[in-house]
Amino acid sequence: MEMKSPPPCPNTVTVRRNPPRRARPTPSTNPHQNLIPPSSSSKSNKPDILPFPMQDILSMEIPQNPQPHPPPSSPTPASVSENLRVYLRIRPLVPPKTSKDVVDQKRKKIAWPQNPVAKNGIREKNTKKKSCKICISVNDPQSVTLSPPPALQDSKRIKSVVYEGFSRVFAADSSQNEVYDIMVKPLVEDFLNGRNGMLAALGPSGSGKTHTVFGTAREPGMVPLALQHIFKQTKECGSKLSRSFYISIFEIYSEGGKAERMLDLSPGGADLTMQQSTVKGLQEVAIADTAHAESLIASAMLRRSTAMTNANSQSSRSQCIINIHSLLNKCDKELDVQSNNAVLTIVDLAGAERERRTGNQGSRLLESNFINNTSMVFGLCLRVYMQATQRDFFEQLTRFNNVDEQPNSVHHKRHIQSLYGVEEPKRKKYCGLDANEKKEGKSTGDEHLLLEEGCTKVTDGPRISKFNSIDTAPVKSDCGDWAIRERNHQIMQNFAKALWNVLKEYKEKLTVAEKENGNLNEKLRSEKSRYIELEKELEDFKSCCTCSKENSVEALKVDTDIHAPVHVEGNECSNFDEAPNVVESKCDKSPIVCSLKPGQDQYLFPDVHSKVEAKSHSPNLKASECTGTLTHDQDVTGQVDESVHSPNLKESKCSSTPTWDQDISTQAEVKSYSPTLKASECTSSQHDQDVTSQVGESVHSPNHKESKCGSTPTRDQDISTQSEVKSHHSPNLKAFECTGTATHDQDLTSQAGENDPSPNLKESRCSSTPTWDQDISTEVDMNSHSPQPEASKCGSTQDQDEDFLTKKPLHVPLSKEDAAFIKQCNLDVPDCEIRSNTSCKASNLKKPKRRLPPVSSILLRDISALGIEDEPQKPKGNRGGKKLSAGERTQGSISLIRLLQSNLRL
Ligand SMILES: Nc1ncnc2c1ncn2[C@@H]1O[C@H](COP(=O)(O)OP(=O)(O)OP(=O)(O)O)[C@@H](O)[C@H]1O
Repeated sequence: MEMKSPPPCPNTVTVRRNPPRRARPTPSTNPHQNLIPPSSSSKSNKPDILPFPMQDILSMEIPQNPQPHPPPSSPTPASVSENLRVYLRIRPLVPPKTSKDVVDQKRKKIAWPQNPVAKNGIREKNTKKKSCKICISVNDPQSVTLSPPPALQDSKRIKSVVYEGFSRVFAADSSQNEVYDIMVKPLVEDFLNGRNGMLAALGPSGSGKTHTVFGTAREPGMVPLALQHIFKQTKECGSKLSRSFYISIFEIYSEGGKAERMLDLSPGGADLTMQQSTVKGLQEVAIADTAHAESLIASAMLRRSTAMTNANSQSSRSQCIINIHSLLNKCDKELDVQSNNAVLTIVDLAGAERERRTGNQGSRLLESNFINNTSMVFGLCLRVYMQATQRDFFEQLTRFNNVDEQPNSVHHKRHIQSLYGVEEPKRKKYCGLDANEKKEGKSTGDEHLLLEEGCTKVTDGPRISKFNSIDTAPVKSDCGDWAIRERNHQIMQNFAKALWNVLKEYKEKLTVAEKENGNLNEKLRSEKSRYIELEKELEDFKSCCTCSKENSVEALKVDTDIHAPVHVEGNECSNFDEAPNVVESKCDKSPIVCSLKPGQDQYLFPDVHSKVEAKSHSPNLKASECTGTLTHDQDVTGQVDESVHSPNLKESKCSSTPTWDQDISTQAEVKSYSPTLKASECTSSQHDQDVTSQVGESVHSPNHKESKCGSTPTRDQDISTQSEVKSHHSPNLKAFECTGTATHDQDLTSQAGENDPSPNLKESRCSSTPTWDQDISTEVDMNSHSPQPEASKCGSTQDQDEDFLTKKPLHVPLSKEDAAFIKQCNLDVPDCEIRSNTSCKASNLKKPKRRLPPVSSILLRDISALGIEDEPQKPKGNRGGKKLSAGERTQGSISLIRLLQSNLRL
């Protein structure tokens, strides 16, 4: 079986719903080609995240006013459902004024109440009547064209509009019979066949509804004609009619704008009430013939509420409903039993009014509002009925098109929106009819608009709808499909608009977010740079703090050396095995000390000197221990530490006035240990032995020391210090003594022998060995080959009290610079020895330099300052005698001083 494609829908137009798209760029020029995720071959690469195609989406143009789908072909009268038909009758122009018109005009003037503004308006309009002309024209039996009045033709607000789709359009010159034959006669025939029907006249006030429905004596309206037709068609059944007819007439009105009421207009009728959908109390009057029916209707019209308005001298103020009930008599057996009962309803609605034209005020205005609301509700009821039964012929038949321009004027839109605002809630209950509803609404609205705004001379006839509630016919499928497509199209279009707006908003938000992100990144970079700077500053600050701590420690140590020397020195010495390395370790830890100002060094080096003094004050040290081994050096360290704790040291450092004897003895003890310390530094056993031997020898050759110490009996303190320093800084001298290679030493020995009576000096002789730190090792080694005495060397640095830093470090082996400096200081040190020492102390080269205080210079200065010439010559031979007082100098010390001065050429 061959399937045939369905025939195309007639008069359909393909509408491009998708917006125009841009031409796709070629792959070579496509800027987004790199955004394509990598293929499986490049899985190793991390796929890029595709950016949101914002630009592409925003570049799409959504038609804001898309061309609506053309409605299907206008249904022909044959295709229109028999249930509902819409007719349009154009009221003829008002004929020239006659005497009756004058009377009417006078009646209008006395009409009450009247709006003075409206009266002026009427007066003005009356003056313009002559210039008015018909603004509605019949295009064909189903369409008309509304044109704006000449005064408004230049305005763009109102354009000519075509209304089409009517079941029939009756021109102004159409007669009552013509209207009846086309519009009502089919309805009456259906009624006579047992089908219910309704004829309703709608339209603005004064448009001729009442005239069409009831007519006049000369021009009977639809009701009389229908009655005539009914009784004419009714067969006689014997003496009686085959049917019985009953008529009921009532009105719905609102007295004074108050609550609506229903009044039975039949003779003897009363107010009616509504019980659900049934009007209770409505009487039906049996009518036997047409005359009887007409008399009843005439009497009812007399009772009907009418009033004079500026729009109509006899304006209907109520909705008048006439029901003609047909009842089949049993005598007529040919008729179907089911068609016994039928009702034909004819409704003359009150015309919609505009306050501006009617000039109603007060209660009349309220009544007008009621009428308008009733008309609107009636229209809604019809619409609901149509939608419920899916019979939208009323909509389908009422179509419009714009002749000159699309009816997209502001006024038109406003009117449509007002209609939709009322009907929207109910409209949502039904689908597929929106487009048609729009058209219907526009049609009705525009029709009203034009008729009310400038077409007062246009005689429009009432639209008469024939409504048959019995017969139902299926809706044509093409109309339903079209409505569904139209609705879907509208939905998609609205969705696209909403999506477009959302994307636009997101784009704006994204732009703002990107800006914020950029700002935050900038801040982050600045914070990072600042953090780096702060970190650098912190490191610098830490280093400064360390230095300052060192300095403060040193300063504190100097300032509070008496009270708390132990902690500082103990802590610093903890990393070292040897006490003499204390000063060295301090240099290691605080290389910045080397760069301190002389003023600071003056604080530092005295402290060092004090420490050394403290070591020398250790009472545990014995001269015999000078021959100790390396292990003994460790003990020395501990002893030195202990000596640091010795309160005697504090006293000696603080007061600097220890008894001469004590100083001498302690110095001698410490000095005896110094070689051992030096040996430990050198880490050379052979060297240590040599040194030890030298020390041992020095222990047994105290003459030199003895003579030196004995030469300063008058200034114990100075002597003790100077002797220490001398011994510290002139190890070559001691070494010279040990080796006995200098004649000058022999002199010293002899001089020292003269000082033998002094026991203290004997002890001090034992201290002829180097007592000072690493410097001793260096200087001893260096000066062991030097024939020059230490005093001569230091004599050149007598006045260099502030050149502490320029002096060679205590423990660091001589470098080239040091050697050069020593040479400058008239130190005749062989280069080879310097090299050997350098190699011996190679491991210490990296250590920062720490220089000794120019004790020698101090010593030399003090020695030079000694006024031994003024000292009286004390008699000899008091060795075993009484002790010298602190301020006295022994003859030996004076001799020693003189000897030193002579040797040092002071
Ligand atoms: N087709 C017509 N031919 C001649 N005169 C007409 C025609 N239609 C209406 N008229 C006249 O127009 C005037 C107003 O008509 P009518 O009272 O029927 O209007 P209406 O629509 O009923 O007004 P309302 O709603 O206020 O009752 C009447 O004087 C009537 O005679």
